[in-house]
Amino acid sequence: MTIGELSSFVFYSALAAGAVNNLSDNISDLQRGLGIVERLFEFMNMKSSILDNDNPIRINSVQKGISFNDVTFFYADKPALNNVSFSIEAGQAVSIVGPSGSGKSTILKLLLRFHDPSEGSITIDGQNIKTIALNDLRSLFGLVPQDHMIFSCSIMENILYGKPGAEYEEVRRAAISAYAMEFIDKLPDKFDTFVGKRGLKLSEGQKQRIIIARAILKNPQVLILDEATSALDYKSENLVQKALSKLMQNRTTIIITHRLSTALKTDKIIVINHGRVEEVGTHDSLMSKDGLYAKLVKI
Ligand SMILES: Nc1ncnc2c1ncn2[C@@H]1O[C@H](COP(=O)(O)OP(=O)(O)OP(=O)(O)O)[C@@H](O)[C@H]1O
Repeated sequence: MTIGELSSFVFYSALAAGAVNNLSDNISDLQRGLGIVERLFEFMNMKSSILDNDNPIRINSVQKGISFNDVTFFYADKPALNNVSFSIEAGQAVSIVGPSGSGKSTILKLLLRFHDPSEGSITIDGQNIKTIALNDLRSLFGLVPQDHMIFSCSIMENILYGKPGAEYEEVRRAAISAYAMEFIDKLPDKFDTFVGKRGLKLSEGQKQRIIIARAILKNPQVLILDEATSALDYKSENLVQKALSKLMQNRTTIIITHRLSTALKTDKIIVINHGRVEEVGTHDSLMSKDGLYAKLVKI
């Protein structure tokens, strides 16, 4: 072998070794990718047990109200709600209060048809929600959840999630109503500021106001608030409360709350305990009854 042949051999064998090495890396990436795709397809092919009837009723508003009629519900075989009955008139604000694990979130899950009652029925304007088109039913509600759903994207996209395709001016008005514009205006990229996991860290109060702006943009028939227990500083709390009051105006509202100040402002308080409706009334009537609500208030 000449020196020239030897050096070409060494050079090409190094290239070949590198390529083979890359190939094995790529094959293992490919295998991992295929595994993930398989899981994605499995997920996409899952059938929900909650489906539309053959001829579902179409609705786009709540005219009279919502009623739970003797609703009983089991998770697997664990009872969560037992003969729950109450009604909410259109336009009313209602608080649901009760100890942890009493069944408050389950009530909301049944109302949004994430599960169907094991017994009894839930009606909107007298129609069993099982007969209403699922999309129409869920479109009636705007949810302000306890765990702030802020996505890893811009503030604009986070608010637009409430009404995809809304005009810039509409989004700006929603942000103003939610008292969010004052901090958005101070950011270098304003609405285009990237937030979430790898973006700007927002304070709890700021996140809440973005979520309220999202709900204002959606302008839902029924607002569902799952109030967070975490304490905000006085200024943020004040702004969040003001934004929420605006959102609740003239709107059917259901609030899961732990705050007396919120319950006080609502037309009706439903007290849930061990999956049953223990008391229903206004703050004053429940205080004079001196039952569970009065006890929770004292605590
Ligand atoms: N997915 C589930 N599977 C099984 N049991 C559940 C499930 N979700 C809730 N539960 C149980 O159902 C009961 C009612 O729970 P729910 O979440 O409705 O209570 P809650 O009043 O909203 O509580 P909290 O105030 O702590 O949020 C509890 O005993 C809970 O452990």
